Amino acid sequence: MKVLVLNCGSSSLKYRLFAMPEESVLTKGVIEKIGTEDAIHRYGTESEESSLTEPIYDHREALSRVVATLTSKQAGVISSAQEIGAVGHRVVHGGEVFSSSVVLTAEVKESIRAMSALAPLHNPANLLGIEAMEEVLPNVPQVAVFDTAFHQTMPQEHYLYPLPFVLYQRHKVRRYGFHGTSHRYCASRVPALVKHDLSGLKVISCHIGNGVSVTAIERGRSIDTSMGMTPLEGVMMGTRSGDLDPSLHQFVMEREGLSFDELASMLNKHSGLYGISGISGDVRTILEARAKGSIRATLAFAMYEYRIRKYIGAYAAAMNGVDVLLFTAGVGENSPLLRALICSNLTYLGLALDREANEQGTGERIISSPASAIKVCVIPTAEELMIARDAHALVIGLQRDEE
Ligand SMILES: Nc1ncnc2c1ncn2[C@@H]1O[C@H](COP(=O)(O)OP(=O)(O)O)[C@@H](O)[C@H]1O
Ligand SMILES: CC(=O)OP(=O)(O)O
Ligand SMILES: [Mg+2]
Repeated sequence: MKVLVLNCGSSSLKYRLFAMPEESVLTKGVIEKIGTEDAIHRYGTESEESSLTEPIYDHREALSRVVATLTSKQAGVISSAQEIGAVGHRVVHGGEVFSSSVVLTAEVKESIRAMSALAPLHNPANLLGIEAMEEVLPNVPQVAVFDTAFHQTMPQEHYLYPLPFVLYQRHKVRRYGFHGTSHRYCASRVPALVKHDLSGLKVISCHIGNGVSVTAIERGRSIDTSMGMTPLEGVMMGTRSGDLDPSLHQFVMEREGLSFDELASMLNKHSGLYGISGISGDVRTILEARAKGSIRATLAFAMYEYRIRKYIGAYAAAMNGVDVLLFTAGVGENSPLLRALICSNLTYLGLALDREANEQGTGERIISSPASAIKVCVIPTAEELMIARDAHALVIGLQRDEE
């Protein structure tokens, strides 16, 4: 079965077509700057990529381009859209309603819509992708895979905020956590790498991409994670602030004459590495500026490292120990410098890094020395593969039920 996986952001659309159950990637692509005259569509395989700049005004149009590309004579990998057996969507906020992936129905869509207020940057875009796909491929079953689902195992004393309890009862104000599909995938790779069952392991998983989250995983289950009710809480990120004193909001709004929407936009889009450096939220750009001696880029990166390391310490305390520390996503996989800085300050835990493995290795690997009390791993994330697996399994289940 061919499974199309979509990750719809507010202005971008990433996709990947898998052959399942073989798990081979037939093609992948990304459309950026949706809603403009010069949207960019890059697609192809690891070895061969094409790029096209053209006006694409909305997600529905972007998705028909995706289907047209998949079925086109030149670049096409399938002869017709009928070959797609399932579509899997990354949906960021599933609230308390979803603790695993589900086949999309009108009711599921209504729940995703209801959660939009809690993930305003993500859920509305995810819904656009779902509805556009319903139009483009009307008879193909679609599956939603939630970022929040993996964290539904957190105990109440970890997910509640110390606020009046009625806020939870009335409005479900609580911590949910995100990047669950990535943390779940990476945790699933640990046993093969460290030759030990997850049931006896305390794992700290650091997903460090544009968004950043750290998760404490005990016996394979998330017991705490740094993001909260929304993906703004926790460590410092590319453009998001992470943890703050809640009293600062009113103070800044009054002094700067900001509306609440303007403040929210500042905290989500103009803070983090970007806010401190004044240069960029992209770690590659920050590292280049730091190498050239930029004081603010150096400060931004030092804060970024420090705030991630504090959460690692907190989760070692939360689990009364840690056996495996893993790094994943764009920065976690590709910045030996960040990993080395974090690990050089965790020696009190008995952690010892293997410098060469950290700097020169590639792919899934252990980067701690054999003597280290904690295994440190790099695990390239595969959120799209997890979505394809869930979509495939659920749709096979549907077909069995119909027989
Ligand atoms: N070689 C590298 N060294 C350091 N950072 C990198 C490298 N490659 C990518 N990154 C960083 O990874 C981040 C993007 O991570 P990614 O997981 O792709 O994010 P998202 O999926 O949220 O868009 C960017 O900050 C980018 O600069
Ligand atoms: C939930 C979240 O922060 O996702 P991303 O890192 O893709 O922005
Ligand atoms: Mg990501």
